[in-house]
Amino acid sequence: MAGTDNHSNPFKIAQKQINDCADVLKLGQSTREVLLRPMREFHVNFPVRMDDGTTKLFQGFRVQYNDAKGPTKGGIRFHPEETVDTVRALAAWMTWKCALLDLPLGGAKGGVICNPKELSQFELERISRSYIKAVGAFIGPDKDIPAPDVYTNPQIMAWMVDEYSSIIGKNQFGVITGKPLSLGGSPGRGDATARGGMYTLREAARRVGLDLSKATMAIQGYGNAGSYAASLAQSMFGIKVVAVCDSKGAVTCENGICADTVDAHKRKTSSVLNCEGTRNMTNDELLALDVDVLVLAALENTITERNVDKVKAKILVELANGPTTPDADEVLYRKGIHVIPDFLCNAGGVTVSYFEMVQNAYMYYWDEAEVHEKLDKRMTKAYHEVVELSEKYKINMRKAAYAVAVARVVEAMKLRGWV
Ligand SMILES: NC(=O)C1=CN([C@@H]2O[C@H](COP(=O)(O)OP(=O)(O)OC[C@H]3O[C@@H](n4cnc5c(N)ncnc54)[C@H](OP(=O)(O)O)[C@@H]3O)[C@@H](O)[C@H]2O)C=CC1
Ligand SMILES: O=C(O)CCC(=O)C(=O)O
Repeated sequence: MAGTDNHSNPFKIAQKQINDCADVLKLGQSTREVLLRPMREFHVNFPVRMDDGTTKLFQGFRVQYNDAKGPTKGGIRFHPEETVDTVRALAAWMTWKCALLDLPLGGAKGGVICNPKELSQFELERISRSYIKAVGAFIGPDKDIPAPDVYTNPQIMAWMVDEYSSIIGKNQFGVITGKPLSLGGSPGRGDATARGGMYTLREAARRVGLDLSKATMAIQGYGNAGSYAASLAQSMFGIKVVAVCDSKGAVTCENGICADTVDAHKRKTSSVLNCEGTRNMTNDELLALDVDVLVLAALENTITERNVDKVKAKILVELANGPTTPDADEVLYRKGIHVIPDFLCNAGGVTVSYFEMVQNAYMYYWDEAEVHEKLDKRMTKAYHEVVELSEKYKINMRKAAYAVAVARVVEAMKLRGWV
């Protein structure tokens, strides 16, 4: 999560990445300044009645970073260590993500400082509804459209849609995506982040000449993104997943871990630790394993100067947002590790969210196969745009992704007369 120094503060990192990109694109000072700061942000404090009868004050944020290309879009995170700088960084990365995938959307992100693991379902529902009461005036299907992120899920999105609909006096399912299917959710949104990442992994493996059916994989983070990555890597490519971890620790088995067994174990015990047929290890040991593919699916600042030398994987799949610091990025590039950068790799989530918005607007729903096909097409195209620029100008994959995305945002800003 957010640190206070320039090396680990996610927003300082995001700003450094923007400045580096502005140098590559030779952008003028005024354009650079617009890109370096959020367009607007909301800080809200709201009281919530707890189950024991007391009232607790919670703090939340919604940052709308840049809407040059369309209404802003991005998830809501519930986390005890949430900070406004983390939310600002995530909102900036959403802006580049939507532009890279050519979605008619800008970027935003939200967060509430709370620990869902210590809350009852009723408390979680009241926090979700109160947050929407606090930011409701500033969101909307053609303004800013939230979605799930870390420690939020389709049930929380359903409460939020219901609250928003009460505020405006009519059903408005299109205000939020990542909803349950029966409330206007899209088929395929559940595993979209991981699936999109797997499409980019397939293309990357072809590029570097790695046979995925013989490859090994380790996965850091075992929530929505990480757990679907495990099952999809096995079902789509026959990859052997040899280690997985969550916030409590890691498990490994060199003969391969069955994703279904880990899923069942985690549902029962809330952790992957002590899963049958595996042995426990530390999360640091997992990151240093000699595997072909390392998937990062937890939080920011996982691969840093401190541990980058230990990474042995050939391909780094960044399903998390901001998992690699700029210093570590340079080392990975020099080591020849093929990084599929976060806002390319994890863009499957927002892409299917955009499909959900389209389906909500038309009140006509596609089947899952159609969603997969459309997602594959967009992810594959974006991957090739980035890798070709990276090879042509001999810059790392993240810098190439920035160049493609930021150029699109700047074009929109220019056409609108902002810069
Ligand atoms: N959901 C989505 O659609 C999208 C998510 N992302 C990004 O993917 C990442 C994961 O999100 P998502 O899967 O949705 O979140 P979830 O809340 O579903 O899962 C988060 C996972 O990360 C684990 N975790 C948390 N801290 C650590 C740690 N210090 N070390 C190891 N594991 C840890 C959690 O462990 P535990 O279970 O023990 O709490 C949990 O397994 C985030 O960066 C998110 O922003 C990006 C695009 C879209
Ligand atoms: O689905 C969405 O709108 C956003 C998902 C998200 O928060 C992300 O991509 O980081």
